[in-house]
Amino acid sequence: MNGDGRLLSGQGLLDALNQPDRIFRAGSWSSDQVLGAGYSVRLGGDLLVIPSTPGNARYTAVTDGARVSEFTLAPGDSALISTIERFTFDFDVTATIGDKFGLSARGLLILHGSTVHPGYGRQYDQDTSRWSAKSNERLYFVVANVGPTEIHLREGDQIAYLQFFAIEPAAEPKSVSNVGFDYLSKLFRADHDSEDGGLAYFRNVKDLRSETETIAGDLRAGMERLQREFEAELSGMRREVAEAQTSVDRVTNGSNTVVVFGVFLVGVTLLGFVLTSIADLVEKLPEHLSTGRYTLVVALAVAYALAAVTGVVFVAQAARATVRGAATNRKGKEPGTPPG
Ligand SMILES: O=c1ccn([C@H]2C[C@H](O)[C@@H](COP(=O)(O)OP(=O)(O)OP(=O)(O)O)O2)c(=O)[nH]1
Repeated sequence: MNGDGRLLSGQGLLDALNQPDRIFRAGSWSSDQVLGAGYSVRLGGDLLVIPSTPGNARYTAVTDGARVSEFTLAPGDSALISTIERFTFDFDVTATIGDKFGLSARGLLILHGSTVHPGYGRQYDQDTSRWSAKSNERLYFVVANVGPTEIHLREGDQIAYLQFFAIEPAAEPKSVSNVGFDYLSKLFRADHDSEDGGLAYFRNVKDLRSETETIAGDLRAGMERLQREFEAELSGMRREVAEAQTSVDRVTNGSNTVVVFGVFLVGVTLLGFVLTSIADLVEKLPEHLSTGRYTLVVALAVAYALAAVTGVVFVAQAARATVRGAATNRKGKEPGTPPG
């Protein structure tokens, strides 16, 4: 292979993959994962840090040798994942790392670096002064469910796409470190039994959302309670106003009746007094009073009596109308009675 920066593809890629410890440790890769000019690395069942239960911010580390064949990420959950493939890159090969859109389309955000460096998965032996393959060097990714629904991930799922390039090796090979599973386990706080693991931003957004929903629910319940109390208060006030109005009407009617009765009494008394006076006057009239004058006096008395009786009748009718009007008003003001 000449190191001209050529993208490995087709038979050249298969040949490179098939060379023992040139790219992957033997037995850790599958030719089924070769697609176009690249290779899809798969989700491993160990070296993971995943939520203890979906939606929970407690994280569990699945160490080398343990195995989890599938797990679920609730919206807002994150995880550290590793590949099934074990890496041991020769110094004349490198690879670029790309996302799998199928995962992105499910709402899975993959945080990854850009490159697998030449010599990744190789170690220098001081005693023999030779480079040898590490037994279990994986690629690690940080993933977060930023979608609206749960995402189920299974061992063997394709998680990233690598494209390999044949390159000129560096004059002096260097060992390539990885931040490592232990460091990332600490980052995810899998070593703490506390509910503050995972990627803080997504956890905070998730917590914020659930807090906001709780507060919004409390506010809604509070508003509904206030509205109910306000309506109860309002109808109580309406009832009290109606009762007060009824009392006022009753007092007004009572006083009206008393006034009308008083006027009636005064009228009747006056009428009696005037009639008695007229009768006395008639008795005292001289006998020789002319028939014409006598008739005039009687006519005046009769006219006065008629006018007085008519007045009393008018007053009585006015009193009746007042009492009826008050009763109608009272009915109209009772709560629940439609206006007009
Ligand atoms: O998403 C990635 C990207 C890279 N690697 C591996 C392969 C790579 O060769 C090595 C170092 O990658 P990178 O140089 O991107 O990481 P770094 O933390 O910047 O390394 P350093 O600080 O040693 O330069 O880690 C991963 O495991 N995951």
